[in-house]
Amino acid sequence: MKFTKMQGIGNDYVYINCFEETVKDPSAVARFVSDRHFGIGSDGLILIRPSQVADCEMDMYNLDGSQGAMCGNGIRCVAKYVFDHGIVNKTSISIATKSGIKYVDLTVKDGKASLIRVNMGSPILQATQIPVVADTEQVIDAPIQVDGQEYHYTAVSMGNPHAIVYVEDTDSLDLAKIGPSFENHVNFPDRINTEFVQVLDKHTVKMRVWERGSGETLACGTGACAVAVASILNGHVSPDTPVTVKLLGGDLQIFWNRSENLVYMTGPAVTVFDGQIDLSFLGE
Ligand SMILES: N[C@@H](CCC[C@H](N)C(=O)O)C(=O)O
Repeated sequence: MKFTKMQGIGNDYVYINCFEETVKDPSAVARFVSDRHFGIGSDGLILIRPSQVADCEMDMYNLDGSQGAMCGNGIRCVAKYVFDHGIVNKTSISIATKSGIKYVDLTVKDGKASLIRVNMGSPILQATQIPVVADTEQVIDAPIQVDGQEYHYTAVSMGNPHAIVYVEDTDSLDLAKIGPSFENHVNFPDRINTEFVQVLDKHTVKMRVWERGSGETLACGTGACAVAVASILNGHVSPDTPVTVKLLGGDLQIFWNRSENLVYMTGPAVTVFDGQIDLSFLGE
């Protein structure tokens, strides 16, 4: 099976062009290819499929084989893939996802897509829709007990669920310990992605993420959008200008247009290498 490894600020996935290839069991393929020792090495698997309703479809799977409804870093790479491979010959592209159709604009350099802006849609703040268990309609700066310690979190869905926790210093966190405790907390019936955020100034925040189904990754695009929304709701950053979100793998620019109630994410997408792998032992 042919594949392409791509990354968006270090959040790396194995991409399979399902205009040409067929994947029978994406969860099993995701678990195998993601393994950094026995597989290709990635945070998960993304299938690029034909779509009846958009220019193409993104179907994403985490490292543990679970399906994600949206992937911010992944969707920039999907847009780059379909443009660079001549599958879609325009710089404004629509991509169907499990959380609806997203619209993407590309900047082209030397014939290849480079900087990519995605209309990520409207943030979801209703606790029942995220979903989080809460006795209020929205969860903004609410207390939560995790591993016997009290934290405060804000809950936002960008098509997938995020808990945003503000901390003094992201560098000193033991994410491998607290990440799984947030992910599997009883308040989060579908598990959750958790962003730990340090506010740097009125326009800039720094974050580390523990992703549902993949563990700590170098970046999360939907997470960065959720962090920008939460940071505005909590009064940490200016609501009128884009927020620079600094992640371990690089920066994303996020703008929540409050009059449209739409979140825009701008960042790069990079092809790492193409390859071919024998997955016949998985029945593929
Ligand atoms: N890394 C992604 C999000 C991937 C899905 C997430 N782990 C989930 O299960 O919701 C991004 O860039 O948004």
